[in-house]
Amino acid sequence: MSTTYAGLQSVIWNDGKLDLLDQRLLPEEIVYLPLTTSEDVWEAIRHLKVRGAPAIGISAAYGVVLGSKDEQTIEGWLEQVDKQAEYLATSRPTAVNLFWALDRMKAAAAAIAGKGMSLEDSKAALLTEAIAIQSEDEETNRMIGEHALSLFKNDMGVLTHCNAGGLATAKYGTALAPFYLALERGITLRVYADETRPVLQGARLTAFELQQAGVDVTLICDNMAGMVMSKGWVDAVIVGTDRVAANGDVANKIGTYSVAVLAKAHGIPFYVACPLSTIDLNTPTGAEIPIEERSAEEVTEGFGKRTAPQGVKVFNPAFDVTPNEYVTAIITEKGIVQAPFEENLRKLFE
Ligand SMILES: CSC[C@@H](O)[C@@H](O)C(=O)COP(=O)(O)O
Repeated sequence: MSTTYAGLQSVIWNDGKLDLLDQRLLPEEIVYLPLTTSEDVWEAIRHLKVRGAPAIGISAAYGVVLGSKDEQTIEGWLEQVDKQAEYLATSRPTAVNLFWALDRMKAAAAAIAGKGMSLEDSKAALLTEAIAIQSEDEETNRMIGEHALSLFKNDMGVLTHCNAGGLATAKYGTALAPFYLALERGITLRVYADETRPVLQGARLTAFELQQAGVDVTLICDNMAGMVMSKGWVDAVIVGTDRVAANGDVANKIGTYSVAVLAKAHGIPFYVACPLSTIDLNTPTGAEIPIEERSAEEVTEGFGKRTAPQGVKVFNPAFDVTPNEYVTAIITEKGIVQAPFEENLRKLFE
């Protein structure tokens, strides 16, 4: 596909180090952090310097490369790859892409070690695997965008929550991919971006990357979504996800469930866009998806200004689960899946 997409790349492998766009500083500052250890990568994932399910997985894959690069024997290297993968898996719990990428790196290392290659060649082959995870994500997202765009028509209003854009992935994003393709094809879509409390991925990242690209985007506070829908301005909702359970329940950024309920109340389709690597057939329902809880400070003094009384009790889950009955369709690189989800999601992996 010829593409004019020119968004910032969030993860760049650069000659033995990982240059990571610090997403906490956006949109005001564009700073790439040079990461050289798996500890750096762990810390970057935990503290949201890199975030978004696919970008977390890609970064962790490079983290395994960094964490095992100094081993001096094949046996030691293989052991270290497993150790580093286990360690990086503790950085965040909800996005299954993290565990998917780490499992893929472990399997790749085991296969490489079985080939009897030199240590240096083995390390290079593992790096190639991490690079493949990143470049496949780019192609996957382009295909997700194509499928998603088939659901949209010129002049439609589409609401999104959090950031499932180029910044959250290798390129294009999942939920935002159709907006970039629409732009290239002269299709006008009006995007409403929820600001996404408490860390404002919608305001800081989605509004930023869509505006940079020239997409018609309007920023709204989360609590305005119902009003905007009631005015008839929203024809569809599209969001990304951190994990889809086998029954089609979907975990995504906190607030997604409320948007889904509002969409249903207004008769608006609610679409979820994700790669197959986000679908976790080993998790039967949304009730088994581990939901990360983050620090109270994100709510009480986000961005350095105290906005709540000292000592107040705070509940700060980073994600919620939208039950499958609210999901109109799940859009993947292999096509669009509708209910019955249990059966149809399985078919994607056949
Ligand atoms: C393509 S990204 C999909 C999801 O990871 C995204 O919607 C999301 O909820 C990100 O949460 P974050 O806490 O910013 O990592």
